[in-house]
Amino acid sequence: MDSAPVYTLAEGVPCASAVTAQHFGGNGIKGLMLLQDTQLIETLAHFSRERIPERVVHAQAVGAWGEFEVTHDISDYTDAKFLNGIGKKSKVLLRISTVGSERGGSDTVRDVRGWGMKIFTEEGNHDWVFNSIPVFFVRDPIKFPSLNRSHKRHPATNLTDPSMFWDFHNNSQEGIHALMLLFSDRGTPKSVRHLNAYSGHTYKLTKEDGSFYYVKVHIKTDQGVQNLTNNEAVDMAGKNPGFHTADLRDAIARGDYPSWTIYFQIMTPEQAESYRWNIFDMTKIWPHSDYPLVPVGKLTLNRNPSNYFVDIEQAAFSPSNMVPGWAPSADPILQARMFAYNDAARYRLGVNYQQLPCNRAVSPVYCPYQRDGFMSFTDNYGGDPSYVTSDLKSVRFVGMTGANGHAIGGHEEWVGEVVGFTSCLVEDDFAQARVFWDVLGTQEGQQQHLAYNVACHLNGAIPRVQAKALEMFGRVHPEVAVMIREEICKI
Ligand code: HEM
Repeated sequence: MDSAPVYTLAEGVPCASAVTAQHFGGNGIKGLMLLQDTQLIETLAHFSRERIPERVVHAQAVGAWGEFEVTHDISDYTDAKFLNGIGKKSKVLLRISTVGSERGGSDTVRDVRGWGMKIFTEEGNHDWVFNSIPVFFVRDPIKFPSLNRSHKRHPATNLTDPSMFWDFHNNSQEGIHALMLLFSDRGTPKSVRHLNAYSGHTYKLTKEDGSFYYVKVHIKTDQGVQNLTNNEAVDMAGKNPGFHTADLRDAIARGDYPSWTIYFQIMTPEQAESYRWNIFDMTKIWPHSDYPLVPVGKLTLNRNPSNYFVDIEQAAFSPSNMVPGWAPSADPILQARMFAYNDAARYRLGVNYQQLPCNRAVSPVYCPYQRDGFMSFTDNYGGDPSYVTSDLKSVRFVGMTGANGHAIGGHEEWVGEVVGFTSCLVEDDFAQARVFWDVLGTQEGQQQHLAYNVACHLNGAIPRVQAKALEMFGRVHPEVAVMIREEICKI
């Protein structure tokens, strides 16, 4: 079979057998092996390193590729390009998880299902990291680690522990709505094709003119919500722990692509101020009777991962991945999450995790101020300046500053204003340098030394860089620049 791949070691060297090890002392079973047996050593060494840290929550999952399609015009609310243009499609990676179990846990256990969805847009990656219930157990982010530990294993017994579970919830009763959803049959979905997902959080839809709307996202299954009973779920957990994984995989493989309809609930800032529920409290929904569902688009899953580890285990989702036209609200849980996910990904996958194929943006990425680090797979920006504000290579800056969605007036005072800030250079920034120059003037030859020392170094710079440096020294005192220039001329 000519088309069969030639077996090699990891650095490409062909090897005649994958099952032969070098034994000392001729044929026959003897256990003395050789350090020179690269194949054996590499095979054993790689095996010991096959595991990466599993996610501290949401470790067990199933995932697939698909597409998001805009079906309705919502251009009045947001400029986000992936949400504009009926018929527009964006590639999607979706990972649906249980929360509490370790990797390998049964698919049908009673739990919330996580919904990690990466939308590969023309403006960069946009992630929706949602849950299968519309409210959450806590509204204070500091409680999140405790919430999860109470659902996981007892530190002494290493068993899940109902006392621990209920002890936490008894003392955090703000989560009662979430708790009741969890203990309804929605806590044991029939399959991942039959569940809904919700942003839970309030986000912002923003426009370039500075206007914005608050939004909650609802993702509703077109297969219909279907659940298992408690007994069915327990039974299935024993019989077929990978039930949901197989169900999704099989459905996609036979072309029965599952789909979901995406809706927004939309609220104006003025409405938020007088609404009976605090819109930043994640334990509360907005009843549909107050804010009806506005149809937006459709999600379809149509491709199984060709390799689970590469596509799903290495995927990294974060609520902080958001494109222009979308912004965070002042929900404290969301604010905490904006830090936690990228931090987790750096720990779990390494600092260059955004370069992995499953996470890599389809739009151009130019981020030369984040470079090097373990496992850089790109050209690492070649010789482009690694520092900001360089004249040596021009970079175009577009879009809003870091205060995306926070830039305007009255309502922000109600929330608490956030602004994007970069300090400006003022004349006073040169005052202390000028005093230092004067101090040097009181010490024999010291101003001259400084001018000479600068000249020796600056002389090596290209002319336009030299000119700008001299201009800067001139702002300390014109004579500094004059003296340096004279010294350069002498070199
Ligand atoms: C303060 C609150 C929260 C914190 C600190 C937090 C933190 C985390 C962390 C550290 C992970 C693992 C990430 C990784 O290793 O890649 C994770 C996963 C996840 N979280 Fe949260 N979380 C919080 C609340 C929530 C809420 C409210 C939701 C849903 C609305 C949610 C949905 C998810 C999902 C879906 C995943 C799995 C993502 C994936 O498939 O990789 N989390 N969370």
